[in-house]
Amino acid sequence: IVDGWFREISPQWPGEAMTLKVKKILHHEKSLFQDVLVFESETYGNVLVLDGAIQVTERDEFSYQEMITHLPMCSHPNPEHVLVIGGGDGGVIREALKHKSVKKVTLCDIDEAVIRVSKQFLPTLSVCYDDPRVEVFIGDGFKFLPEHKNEYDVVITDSSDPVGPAAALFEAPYFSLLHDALKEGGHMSTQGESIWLHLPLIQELRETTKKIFAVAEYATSTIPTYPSGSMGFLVCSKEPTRQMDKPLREVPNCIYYNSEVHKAAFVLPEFGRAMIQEGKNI
Ligand SMILES: NCCCCCc1nc2ccccc2[nH]1
Repeated sequence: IVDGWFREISPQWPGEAMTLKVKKILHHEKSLFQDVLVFESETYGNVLVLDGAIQVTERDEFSYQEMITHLPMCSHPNPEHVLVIGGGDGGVIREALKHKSVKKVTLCDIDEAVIRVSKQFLPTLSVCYDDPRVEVFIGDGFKFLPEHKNEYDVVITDSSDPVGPAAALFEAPYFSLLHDALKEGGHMSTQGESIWLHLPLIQELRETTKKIFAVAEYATSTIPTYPSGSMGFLVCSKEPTRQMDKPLREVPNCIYYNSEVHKAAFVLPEFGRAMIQEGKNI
């Protein structure tokens, strides 16, 4: 933090950096896995930063949490058991519980510090941890998944970036484990980075997931405080007839997501479509 501004400088997005004006540093620690920083910003509420990368801000988190959750959930006819890998802030849990069919949400995050800090400084995200339908495991999704085969209707991988603790969550072995943890007709979504910054990675992710799932599509959303202002998601299904851009129902009490936004999210600008949907190298 320099002269009162936090700058999100990273080799993942060279030559550019989101900056947020800092009102007050609320917490800073080194957990077992990463550097954990929370600060109160002037205009985006409280901000959670892991290893120098912005993970959530109170002002715009709803965009990301609603899209990563409702894109797979609204593609599934009757999601009852939901698994969240990562997402220790709790935002995905809050969104998943908006679906009346949900009986149980399990969260598995490797770092207890993220959950602890979110409960303390991000009350609007961690609001549902006390819900009786929610259970929490602290541990590596890689170990958790093989012990829970054929258990979930929806799995949401709310990971940080593919450097550090979350790197393995962007590779083929993980997606195979995830596939086997899903019940028949299961759906999943992942934090899929931005077409402005990670297009080769996204093309590879889609190639990989297309080999493992019957349907694998990439969708986008806008979110001011993530690099490039956009964030994408791989949304996959075991159901071969599923048209991912045809939501099966509405979700009440959303601020970003609705059925039209759901359909539009899968429409990509030409440079993204050509590379991701046709595998072209443009
Ligand atoms: N550079 C984009 C980062 C996207 C991060 C998404 C995200 N936000 C999170 C909050 C807590 C735990 C895991 C998380 N994953």
